[in-house]
Amino acid sequence: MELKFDQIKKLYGKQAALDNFNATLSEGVYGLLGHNGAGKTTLISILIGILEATDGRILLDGIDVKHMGTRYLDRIGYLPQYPLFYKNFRTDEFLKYMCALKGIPKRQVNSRLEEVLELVNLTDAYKKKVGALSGGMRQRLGIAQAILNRPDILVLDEPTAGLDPGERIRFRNIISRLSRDKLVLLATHIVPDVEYIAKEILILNKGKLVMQGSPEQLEKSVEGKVWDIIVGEVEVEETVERYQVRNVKRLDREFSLRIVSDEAPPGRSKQAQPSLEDVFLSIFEK
Ligand SMILES: Nc1ncnc2c1ncn2[C@@H]1O[C@H](COP(=O)(O)OP(=O)(O)OP(=O)(O)O)[C@@H](O)[C@H]1O
Repeated sequence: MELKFDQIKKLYGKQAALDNFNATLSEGVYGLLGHNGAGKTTLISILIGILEATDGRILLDGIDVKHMGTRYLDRIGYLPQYPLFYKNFRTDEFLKYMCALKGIPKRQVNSRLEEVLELVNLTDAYKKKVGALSGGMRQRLGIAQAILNRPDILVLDEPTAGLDPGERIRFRNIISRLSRDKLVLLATHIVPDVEYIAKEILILNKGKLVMQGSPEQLEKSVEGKVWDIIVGEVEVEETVERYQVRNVKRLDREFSLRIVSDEAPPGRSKQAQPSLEDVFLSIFEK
């Protein structure tokens, strides 16, 4: 499978929310990283067909998706940024309702429910009211409805917002498992959400794709520029003003700061192993 964004542009009035976005994706997890307002939801809305691009095309295996109609939509699963659930529905009722909306034949409904609930570890919540599910369980139910139609493109918009660390890890594992035979596009501004599971990361800034590559390739871009330095209390503020500081940790009497800088900062500094957070910082704090 090949999904190609070809010169996608979206204007809201005169403001470009997306500016000539080009990318070619296939199976696996893609992390779409960017701060609030970077253009992630706009891109996703165009991808799933609820918003029209001002210019450009999306091609699936070489065919403009505009000409594919429901044949294209049938291949997509989508979890919105703020999913709204009918809290009085039971889990099974909600999923049956979603099956009806997606046009899944009645005779397949029960087996599909079983299949998706197992994939998201919610089999035990089959008869629970949606309103009684925890935040994490509800997000997993969101994934379950998105994969009912067995999509080969799964689109998730900020799926881990509000989840506790345990649920975040569980969520990541589910996504990783699902991506074996699917393209998963996961939009987020939280780096660890995609750091360990994404095959590739696409970094969006002000509507522009500023970087694309595997986490390792991206980390290479800041190799030799990441430093750990130790400073005294009086120097902390000055260092924060002067450098891109990612982290400040209090030691006994001093402070350890993580810095991204082309040159070695003065004082007691040593080079550190770059991470994706450092890449993110180097792009956005310029
Ligand atoms: N309907 C709209 N009308 C005008 N401007 C809009 C509209 N929707 C989005 N924008 C603007 O387009 C830009 C991109 O917004 P978008 O929601 O795509 O970003 P995002 O990366 O998804 O951010 P967030 O995580 O906050 O949703 C922002 O500057 C936003 O203010």
